[in-house]
Amino acid sequence: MSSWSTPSAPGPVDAVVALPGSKSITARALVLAALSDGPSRLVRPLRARDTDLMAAGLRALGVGIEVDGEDWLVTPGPLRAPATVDAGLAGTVLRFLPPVAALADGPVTLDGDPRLRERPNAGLLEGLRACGVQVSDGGRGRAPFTVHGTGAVRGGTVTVDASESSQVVSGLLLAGARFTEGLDLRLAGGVPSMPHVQMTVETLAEHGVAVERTTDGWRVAPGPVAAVDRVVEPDLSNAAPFLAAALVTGGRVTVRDWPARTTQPGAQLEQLLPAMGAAVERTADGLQVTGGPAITPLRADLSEVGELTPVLAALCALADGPSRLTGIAHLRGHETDRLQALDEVLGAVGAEVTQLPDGLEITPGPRRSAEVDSYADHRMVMAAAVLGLAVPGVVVRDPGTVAKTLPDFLDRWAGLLGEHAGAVS
Ligand SMILES: O=C(O)C1=C[C@@H](OP(=O)(O)O)[C@@H](O)[C@H](O)C1
Ligand SMILES: C=C(OP(=O)(O)O)C(=O)O
Repeated sequence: MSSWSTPSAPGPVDAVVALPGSKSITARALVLAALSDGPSRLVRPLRARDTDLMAAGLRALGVGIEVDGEDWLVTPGPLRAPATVDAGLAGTVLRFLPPVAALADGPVTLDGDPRLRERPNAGLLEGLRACGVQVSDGGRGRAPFTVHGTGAVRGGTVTVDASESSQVVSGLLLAGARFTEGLDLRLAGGVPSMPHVQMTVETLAEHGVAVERTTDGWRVAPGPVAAVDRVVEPDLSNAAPFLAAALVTGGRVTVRDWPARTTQPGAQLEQLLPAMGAAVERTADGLQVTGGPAITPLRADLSEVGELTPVLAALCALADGPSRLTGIAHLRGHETDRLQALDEVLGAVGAEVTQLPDGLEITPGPRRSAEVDSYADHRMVMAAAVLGLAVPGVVVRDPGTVAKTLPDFLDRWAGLLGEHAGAVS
């Protein structure tokens, strides 16, 4: 296992960065292309561990996915079983593929990394059962489990618990049009990450699926899914560490091709970073963020944008006062228990951290160098990189874990800082 000595900032950064495609859009585009009524092209999808696993899982189910330069050509076909799917540590694969597998004509077993087996999935598996699908999970509500496809799924009215992950809703809605009775999904409680559900709903509509909001959920009419060629937007959650560098160094960073309108939760950086003292402007190049003389502490409910928490929490540890981040209890079921991991990492570099039932209080303290784990979590590597800009001597163990969504993050980070790249040993 290697370690990465994260680079300190040589001075204010001044950079324009172009980022690869959105993980979440790529995942939805792949699933809907696989379920659609003809071949389609995905232009510049994200190529990273999570999306490559999604493509491999769909291929295992009989979908044709060919690489054509930077694009993917997707050719749907009859969904085949028996099959096994490796979900790695990808929540999107864990929650989006079982409803697709249920449409196949035999058993499909899904498993993944050790930590995947701890990620909550009872809401999805119960939802599938309520749709008439037989699932064997040994009563665990987690991977590994087998979905026993029969070639058709009844669907209809189902009530699901999506309080631990919005992906439960997205997974069922994505396949819902292919269920015999469609899907009338009702929520048993709250749901985090609502922009991601909205992303699912809008993507379905773009594929010609009739989907509507109901009083307590969403209804998807049964019917065909139209094939759509799609250009994938840049990943705005992966923009977070780069834009954060502008705040930490008092510099300026522009992320190219920032979409004019998007359902990506990363869009909320345009409001969150100004709340932390940055100036934000849309220029001809993209979104430009300029850091101020200090980082303003943040008090925010991050339930809609949980993905942004690690990088925002790193900024909070470098701010000029205490911050309070709430609405993020579900982060305990992410790649790692992110509230615990952030407590450990921010604490290691000198901040005082208190875990709340649904969040974190972060009070910056005297900074000190530290060697920290990556917790198999790409966003913890990015958070440590942000800390390392201001705290000399931050070393991250197993930085390769960042390949989950941004395999060349270390090179890109070096590019942001010019020649002052960190060393991997
Ligand atoms: O649907 C999606 O693409 C995602 C939804 C969110 O999941 P949770 O609702 O489980 O947080 C988010 O954190 C994840 O990174 C991607
Ligand atoms: C929570 C995340 O991923 P996943 O899709 O595996 O849930 C994330 O990328 O921050």
